[in-house]
Amino acid sequence: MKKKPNPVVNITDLKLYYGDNLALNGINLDISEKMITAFIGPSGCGKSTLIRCLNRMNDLIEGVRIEGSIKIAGKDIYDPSVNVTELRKRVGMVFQKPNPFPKTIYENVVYGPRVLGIKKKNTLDDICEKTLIKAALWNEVKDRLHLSALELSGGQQQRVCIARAIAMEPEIVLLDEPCSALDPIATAKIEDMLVELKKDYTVVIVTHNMQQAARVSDYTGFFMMGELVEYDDTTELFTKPKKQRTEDYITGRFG
Ligand SMILES: Nc1ncnc2c1ncn2[C@@H]1O[C@H](COP(=O)(O)OP(=O)(O)OP(=O)(O)O)[C@@H](O)[C@H]1O
Repeated sequence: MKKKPNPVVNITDLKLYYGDNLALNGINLDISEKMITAFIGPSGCGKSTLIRCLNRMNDLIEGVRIEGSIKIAGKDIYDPSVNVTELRKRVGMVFQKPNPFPKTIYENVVYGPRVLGIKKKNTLDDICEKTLIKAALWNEVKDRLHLSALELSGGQQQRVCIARAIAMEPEIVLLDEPCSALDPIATAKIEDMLVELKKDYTVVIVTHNMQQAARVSDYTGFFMMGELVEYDDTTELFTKPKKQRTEDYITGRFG
């Protein structure tokens, strides 16, 4: 597999079992810093399982066993010395269904910084504004920051969740099908925002929407049945796939 520039994540021979079921079978993949990397593939191929490995969310699932290694900035994140809370601060995550806390927009955004001990109102106000600007939500909510986040539209709620993740100043932002519950306009806003976000963050996105991967990502990995079939520059993968299975999938012959 061709080397990717500035890899910040190195995944080597990664296998993951749910009990006896092998869900990831020997994944080797590097993720480039400040780029958008997309994982695509048919349902059940292991995309979500892989993205959840990157901040050890799978630790919370009983019966999971992992072999191989994942290094972030050169350090194995499965090493017993790793502080998982600290890791999840560095590697933020946004889920499929928008899940803001039942609190105000402001409180959602400053939740993490407050937990980290930031108390000064001016500092929190500043974080809130800067973060909502990055999440492309500021203009829509600046006059109603103290409204419940649950009163926003689905797309706005998802941007609150993205703001909540980036308020922690992570290095990597993981998004697991972030637009699957959204309409095309809300989806387009999030896609534009992701392209802006990569100026500051490394972004990894799982999507079942191939057009979305083609529109926003720099690199795309195509998975099938727990294996990484092909991983390449996004344009290359969609226009000149090297593997027959990739071509069949992107041309809609199966999946
Ligand atoms: N918590 C779990 N316990 C047991 N098996 C699981 C669990 N989560 C996923 N699996 C299994 O692991 C395999 C990969 O699932 P995963 O959710 O990672 O795939 P996916 O590519 O993200 O699929 P989808 O697009 O449908 O979300 C599947 O066979 C699935 O049934």
